[in-house]
Amino acid sequence: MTIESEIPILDLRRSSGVNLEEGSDGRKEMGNKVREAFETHGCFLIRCDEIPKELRAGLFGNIKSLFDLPEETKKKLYNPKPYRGYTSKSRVIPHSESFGIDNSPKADTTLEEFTNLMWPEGNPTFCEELRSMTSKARELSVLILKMLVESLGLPEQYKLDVEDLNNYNDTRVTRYQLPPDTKETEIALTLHTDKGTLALICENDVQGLQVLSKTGNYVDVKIPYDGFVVIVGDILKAWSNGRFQAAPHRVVTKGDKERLVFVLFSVPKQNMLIKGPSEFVDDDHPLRYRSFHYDEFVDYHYTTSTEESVLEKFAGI
Ligand SMILES: O=C(O)CCC(=O)C(=O)O
Ligand SMILES: [Fe+2]
Repeated sequence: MTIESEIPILDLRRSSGVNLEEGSDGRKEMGNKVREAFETHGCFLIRCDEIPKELRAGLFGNIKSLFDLPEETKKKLYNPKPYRGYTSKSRVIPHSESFGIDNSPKADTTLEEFTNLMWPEGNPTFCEELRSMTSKARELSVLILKMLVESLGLPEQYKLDVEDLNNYNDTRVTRYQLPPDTKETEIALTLHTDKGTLALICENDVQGLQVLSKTGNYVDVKIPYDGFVVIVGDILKAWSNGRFQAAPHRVVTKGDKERLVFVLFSVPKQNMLIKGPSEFVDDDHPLRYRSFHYDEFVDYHYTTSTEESVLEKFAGI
């Protein structure tokens, strides 16, 4: 096991004097760090001002209450789309249960519909916590992608492109089972890459995420209490013609405290053709992927249930 400090920590806190205003030196410097981390590791950790302690404590307390609801209630969140809705002990995640809640940046009504479905009398506090966390994570993912475009020196028009790459959000909350008495550890989520553009993950105080480094070592990820881990998904890898790494990761549980996570996946706009800037392609970097649509890619992944090099198999040239 290598040391976790291999994964860079980027401090975005205004309270530590960081200025991320457009055009500022601070923003340029941060953009370069984001780019380097995506090129080298496919992920990084951030610390930010956006998650007050109370929000985090309240959110994870309510996520626990959510998973403690009766199974029949939880099953009410049904969604025919792959990996959405309520899933429990499925083929992909045998040792966890999870809610995939679709919500678009324009309207957060789905979060209210969700909490009303789980608690017919309503749960406005939890709804507000989910909404707040989702919108903070969304703003951060847009900022990260914009800083990336600036750091790459790409024309301004690509800022619209990254907005489309980050058009739709899937909020996911997951509870992992504890390892059985007979075992000390359990692989609760098998090694995979995320299929969307970016994932921002925050955890309760129970660790378990591991990223597979380029050198083939599993690196424990300790997500800062006031931040997220940001992971590049296959869509951003394809858009960058393979310049950014989609970090393979898994979850291993141990000990006697349950791991809970909140994840925000950013997903491309429906019908957006994933076709990266021509600036990424030259004689030394020939085009690696054909253009494609996100939904087709997710369907391919779901129906083939393949996890290894899925982007290469689906769209590789
Ligand atoms: O629990 C975690 O930290 C990782 C979750 C994850 O990788 C996923 O939901 O795709
Ligand atoms: Fe993941």
